[in-house]
Amino acid sequence: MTKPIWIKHATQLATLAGEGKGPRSQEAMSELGLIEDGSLWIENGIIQAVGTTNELEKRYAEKLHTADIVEASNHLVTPGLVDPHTHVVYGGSREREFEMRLEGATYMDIMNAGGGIHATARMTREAIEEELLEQTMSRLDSFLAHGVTMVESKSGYGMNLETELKQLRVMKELQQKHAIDLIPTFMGAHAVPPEFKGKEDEFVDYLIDKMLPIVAEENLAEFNDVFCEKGVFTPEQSKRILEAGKEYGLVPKIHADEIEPYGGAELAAKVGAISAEHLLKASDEGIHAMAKAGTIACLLPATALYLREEAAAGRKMIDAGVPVAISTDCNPGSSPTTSMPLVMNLACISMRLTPAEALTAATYNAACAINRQEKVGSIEVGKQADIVLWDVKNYQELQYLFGVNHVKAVWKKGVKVVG
Ligand SMILES: N=CN[C@@H](CCC(=O)O)C(=O)O
Ligand SMILES: [Zn+2]
Repeated sequence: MTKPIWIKHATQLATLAGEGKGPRSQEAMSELGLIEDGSLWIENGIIQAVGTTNELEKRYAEKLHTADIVEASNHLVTPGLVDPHTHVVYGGSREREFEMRLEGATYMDIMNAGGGIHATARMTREAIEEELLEQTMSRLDSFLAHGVTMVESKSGYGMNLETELKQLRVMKELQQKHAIDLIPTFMGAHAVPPEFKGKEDEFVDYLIDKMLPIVAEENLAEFNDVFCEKGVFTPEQSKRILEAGKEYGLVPKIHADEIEPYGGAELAAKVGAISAEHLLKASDEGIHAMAKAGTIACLLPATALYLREEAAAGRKMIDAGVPVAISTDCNPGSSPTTSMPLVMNLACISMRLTPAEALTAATYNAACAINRQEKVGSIEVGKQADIVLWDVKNYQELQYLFGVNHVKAVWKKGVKVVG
């Protein structure tokens, strides 16, 4: 039996507690459930009580001496950050492409010449499971150090059965080996592999007939994602793949309208995707369709910055009623970062989210984008004790002092893993 943990005198405790079970939109994204001089009690990895220090002191008067006490004055306490969109399991590295883009090549130029996703696919096909495991472990350590306690993870650097399964099995193993919760997504439709060049529809058939059934049978993924983009998968092909995944219980997600407007946001609403990702070039019709369907916009401002593109219209989407989540998009090409705090800063600076909206987008709404809002994303009684102690006094300061890691300590399921 581990000792209870009592975090007390937090200058500000942002609980993110709120009404309802779905993602938050519009004004609800600004309601952080703030408690001044806040306090929480953790036992057996679960949050048992939340309130002011005074309230919890009285309530636990008889047990206070049994607890590990964390003095949080002059600090902010929040739920663990959730990253709902990553490609964190991969082999190799692509720093040369960074230089090529600075010299003028575009993301699609590089990919069409056999680099980009194809380059990582070659290196991931070659890597043995142990290498992938080890490299991903160190990325997950870095996520944890930045206050991230749950990470969605996509396959998609195999685009053949063997390597897709290898990536997904590595994710499964990491769930046992690393403190971070990893939520797996199948993304066999990340690009058309060279062996199917010119035979795109045959690749879609192969994915549907040969890959999906095994991924489902081995219970290796919860979501099914597609790169719906001009020159990659058309909306029609994407729809086929996502509808087929639904037959196996895989929830659709879509990389939509990243490089060009292509009807991806509209498709996300139509197929009942839980989220649409990127959306830099989403149309007004697409944004309204998403608002109507309740599709979460998972926005990736670090990717836009890294590709030197204008960020998605986050402000406009929130005003239109779309629930917004944010993510690092951690991948070796367009966003090699694990810093969700930086992504929150960028959400404010380049997408004009308010600091409160950015925090909601990185916690509660991010949890909704991977169906985990009943477990994490807010500090409420009965939820998993994934908690971050920040060396700032309030949530505004967290966004204001940008590009710096303010994490002082992190608890994962009630166990201190950082600090
Ligand atoms: N845009 C498509 N897929 C990834 C990038 C993958 C890569 O470049 O390796 C993304 O979400 O940014
Ligand atoms: Zn992605």
